[in-house]
Amino acid sequence: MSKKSLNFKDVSFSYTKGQRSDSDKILDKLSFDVNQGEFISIIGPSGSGKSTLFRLITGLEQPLDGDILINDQSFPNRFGKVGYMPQKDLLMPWRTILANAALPLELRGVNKEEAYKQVKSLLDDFGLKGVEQKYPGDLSGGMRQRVSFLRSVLSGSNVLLLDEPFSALDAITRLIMQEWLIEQWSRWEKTILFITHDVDEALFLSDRIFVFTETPVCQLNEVIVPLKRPRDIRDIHVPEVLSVKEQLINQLRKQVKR
Ligand SMILES: Nc1ncnc2c1ncn2[C@@H]1O[C@H](COP(=O)(O)OP(=O)(O)OP(=O)(O)O)[C@@H](O)[C@H]1O
Repeated sequence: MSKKSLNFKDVSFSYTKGQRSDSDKILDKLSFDVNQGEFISIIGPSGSGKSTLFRLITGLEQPLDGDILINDQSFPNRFGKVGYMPQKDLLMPWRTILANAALPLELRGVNKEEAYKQVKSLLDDFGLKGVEQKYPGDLSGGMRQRVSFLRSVLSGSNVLLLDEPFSALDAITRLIMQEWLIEQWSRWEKTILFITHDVDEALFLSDRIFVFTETPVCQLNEVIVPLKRPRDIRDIHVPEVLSVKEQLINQLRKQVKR
């Protein structure tokens, strides 16, 4: 049996504490699991609970009921147990790229000299060689997202949560970043959960796609992407994938109409 990186067991959640009604629930007894090394995309309409799912995994929110396991372990406090990359890069404009990238290591108690040494050894792999003394404002959107991804890798976790990381990028940079991300994912052997609104992006990147089709979410509709790896962006136009794409769009349409 393959190892699980993430496991939700009957998880319920509502932002309304105290007097609750079932209609406030965002998740209702949701169960699913993610295998070690999988690439999962999550799609669903705005407000369906995708970011809430990430807030629960990172420990920013606690479930009302149920259990969340990371690498088969349940933690009273999940802070720092997974890497997180937000939509906006959140780089500090006054810190150099080196100092920004080293932040998660310093937060974990690694001394500055050692943290800088570790970051420097990775700059080449992340396509950041030569920019370490620059500031975020000097870099393109794609480069800033590479720094942000490096930061999430340096969290030390095998589980990375990426919340629409490429949504602000132009189409060409986005494509380059998608190919780059796949390369990094296989090189570092991470488990990735990736929120996106873009069906083509989800099909190109993922092993499985979770579709949020109802609120509260009580089960995830799951689609397996019928493509082997390595992939080429043109592969998403083969008939098997186009039929999965139509299925996905129909599911999303139904939800938006409700
Ligand atoms: N901190 C909060 N307090 C109260 N309600 C919240 C909070 N954050 C989100 N919500 C509500 O929870 C529901 C799910 O929101 P969430 O942000 O998880 O959706 P989403 O699928 O990530 O949306 P989007 O695609 O627009 O980012 C929405 O109705 C939202 O208004």
